[in-house]
Parts: sequence; structure tokens; C-alpha cells
Amino acid sequence: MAGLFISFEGPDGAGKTTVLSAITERFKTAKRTDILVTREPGGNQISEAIRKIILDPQNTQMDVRTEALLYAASRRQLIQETIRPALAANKIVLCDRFVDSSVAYQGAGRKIGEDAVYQMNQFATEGLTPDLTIYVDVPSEVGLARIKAHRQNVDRLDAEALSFHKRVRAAYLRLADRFPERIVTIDATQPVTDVIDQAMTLITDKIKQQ
Ligand SMILES: Nc1ncnc2c1ncn2[C@@H]1O[C@H](COP(=O)(O)OP(=O)(O)OP(=O)(O)O)[C@@H](O)[C@H]1O
Ligand SMILES: Cc1cn([C@H]2C[C@H](O)[C@@H](COP(=O)(O)O)O2)c(=O)[nH]c1=O
Repeated sequence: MAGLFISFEGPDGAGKTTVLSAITERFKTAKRTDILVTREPGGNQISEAIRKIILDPQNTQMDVRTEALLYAASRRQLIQETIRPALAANKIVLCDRFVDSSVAYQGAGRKIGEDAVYQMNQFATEGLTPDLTIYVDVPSEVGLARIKAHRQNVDRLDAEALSFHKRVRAAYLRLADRFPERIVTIDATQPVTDVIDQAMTLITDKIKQQ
């Protein structure tokens, strides 16, 4: 498939959304029209509806496998309706989270098993994998403190215990070790402008290699 698929990953509060919106602005200023920015869960009408159900703090009874399946369902719809058509049109897709999030949050955080969650997602993705994953790394305590300080609405996942978030981060670090050719880590305890510059360099280098 043509195009370029780049995902952004990281623990809650790492700064992915901040970095992605700054990068989007830079591409707009450069008048590039071939960039599609999207997010998981969400990104289109059906996937955003699934997002609401997953993240609703009232849904305390949600079974962990139901949660994993809903993330995969949202992902499937995003792939079919949004990502694949954009790649086929030779666009550069920048996606806030993808399968690595499920492996880290449901596989490790919820303790379903990282391999089991990866395998289950193969059904949803039919093997679609990012060409590059920018992993924005931050200690769990730092990410959660940022959310507490700046965000009014804490969602169902943000509200999990520190031990949950530590398992998520540990799983991300394992993924980065396991797939060094795909996943590049940026230290997000640096000033946000440095994180943005480093992410932008990684993306422009990848575009040049195309
Ligand atoms: N490098 C940084 N240093 C200090 N603060 C930061 C940095 N990056 C982001 N922030 C702040 O941390 C908060 C969380 O950032 P942001 O929403 O971008 O994180 P996120 O990774 O998208 O989180 P989530 O996955 O939970 O949505 C924001 O208020 C943002 O301004
Ligand atoms: C894709 C995906 C996400 N999550 C979690 C991670 C976050 O806590 C929320 C999404 O909210 P964000 O503020 O937009 O980052 O959902 C997950 O647990 N599993 C996944 O596959």
C-alpha cells in the first residue's frame, strides 16, 4: 500500500496530543495537503461513538475483554473508513495511538496478556502496522500529575490506579525494545518544544526515505 502510516504512542499525559497538534500546525503552515491526522479510539462517527462508551467513567461494570474488543472494533472501523483510503490516496497518516496501546493497556494494564491482545487485534487490522511509531515516554507519576493539573474531565482509563499505569509504561518499554526498527522513543520529560522538534525531525526524515 502507498502512503505513510505513523502512530504516536505513550502513557496518559505524555504529551502526544500536544505534539501532534503542533506538528499539524507546522504542516499547515508549510501548505502540505497530504497529511491526515486522526486518533484512537475515534476518528470517525462510529469510532467516536465507541470511544464515548469505552471512556465513560460511569461504565464501571465493563468487562476487561469487552473493553479490549471495543477498542479493536473502533480500530477496525477507523482502518476501513479512514486510514486505508488515505494511504491508498498516498497520504501521510498521523494517528494518535494504535495497536501498541491495546497491547500496553489491555494486555499489560488489564492483565489480559500482551500476546493474546496482539493476536486478537490481527483480526481487526489484517496486519496493518505503522511504518513508524513515535513513542513519547514519561514516568507514570509525571504523566498523571500533568493530567491532574490541566484536565477537567478525567476519563475511565485516566482514573485507574498508579500500578495500572506503571504496567502500561513497562509494556511500552518492552515493545520499544522488541521493535527497535519501528518504534523510536522520545523522552517527554524534556521541554515540550524539544519533544515537538524531535518528533518533527523523525517524521520529515521518514518522509524523505519514502
Ligand atoms: N513535555 C512536556 N512538559 C510539560 N508539560 C507537558 C509536556 N507535554 C505536554 N504537557 C502538558 O501535559 C498535559 C497532557 O498533555 P497531552 O494531553 O498532550 O497528553 P497525551 O499524551 O495526549 O495524554 P492522553 O493520552 O491522556 O490524552 C497538557 O496540559 C500539556 O500541556
Ligand atoms: C487506543 C487505545 C487507547 N486506550 C486508552 C488510552 C487512554 O487512556 C484512552 C484514550 O484516551 P486519549 O486521551 O485519547 O489518549 O484509552 C486503551 O486502553 N487501549 C487502546 O487500544
